[in-house]
Amino acid sequence: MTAMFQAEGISMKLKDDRWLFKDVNVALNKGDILVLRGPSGAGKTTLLKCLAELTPYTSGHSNLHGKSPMHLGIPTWRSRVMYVPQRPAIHPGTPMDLFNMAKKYASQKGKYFDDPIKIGKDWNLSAAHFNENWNYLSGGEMQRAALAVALALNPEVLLLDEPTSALDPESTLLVENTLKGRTCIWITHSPQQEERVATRSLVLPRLAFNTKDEDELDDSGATEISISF
Ligand SMILES: Nc1ncnc2c1ncn2[C@@H]1O[C@H](COP(=O)(O)OP(=O)(O)OP(=O)(O)O)[C@@H](O)[C@H]1O
Repeated sequence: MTAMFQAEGISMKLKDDRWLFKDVNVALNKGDILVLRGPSGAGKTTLLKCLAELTPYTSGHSNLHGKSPMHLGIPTWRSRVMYVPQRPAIHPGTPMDLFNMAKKYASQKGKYFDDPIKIGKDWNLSAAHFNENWNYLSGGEMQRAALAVALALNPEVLLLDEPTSALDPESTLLVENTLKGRTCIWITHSPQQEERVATRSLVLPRLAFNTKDEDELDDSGATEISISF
């Protein structure tokens, strides 16, 4: 069976010629949650940005349902394979303004959108939070509101950068429950979270700071671990 989302040989060389990561392969079927972990500075955030076509990379290619980013067009690719940052960028206005603007610019005609307020209700957020200016929200409220906006835009693949890092344990479990069943690559530093949500795991080693000659490193770069339930 062909995977819904595939990335092969994704590699990023830094300006000083060291590899940040090399030959990363990812394949996701619908409903897969691939947990991405690895030491700080290994390039996890950068890898997600490469997969979303937000950052240029040195080599490799990816496809969604067999179609490349070039074929779909970069704006469409980014709305279908969506990167969700750990902290929302400083947006003007409210979370609903962001949602309405993203909806307006969505390049796919006839796309179905969910209601971010409905998603937020499951996470102890009220409609008022979505109509409040971003800078009046707490870190945890901001993180949940931004994630609810992303989910409501219905991307096929979510690239989640530590999506619960600002949340208390109760909110973390609520968010995890909503995300189960979505197709995601999910960065976390928490082994407990990985155990709760991962259908698969990928470890990104820290190549760029390795003192060994790069040829001595395991050629496969990242290591995939399969977890069966
Ligand atoms: N285009 C680039 N040019 C030079 N350096 C870069 C580039 N992109 C990323 N880096 C560097 O690569 C390193 C990896 O950063 P990244 O944020 O991806 O790591 P991470 O694994 O997500 O770390 P953390 O777990 O701390 O969030 C950083 O030192 C960053 O500055």
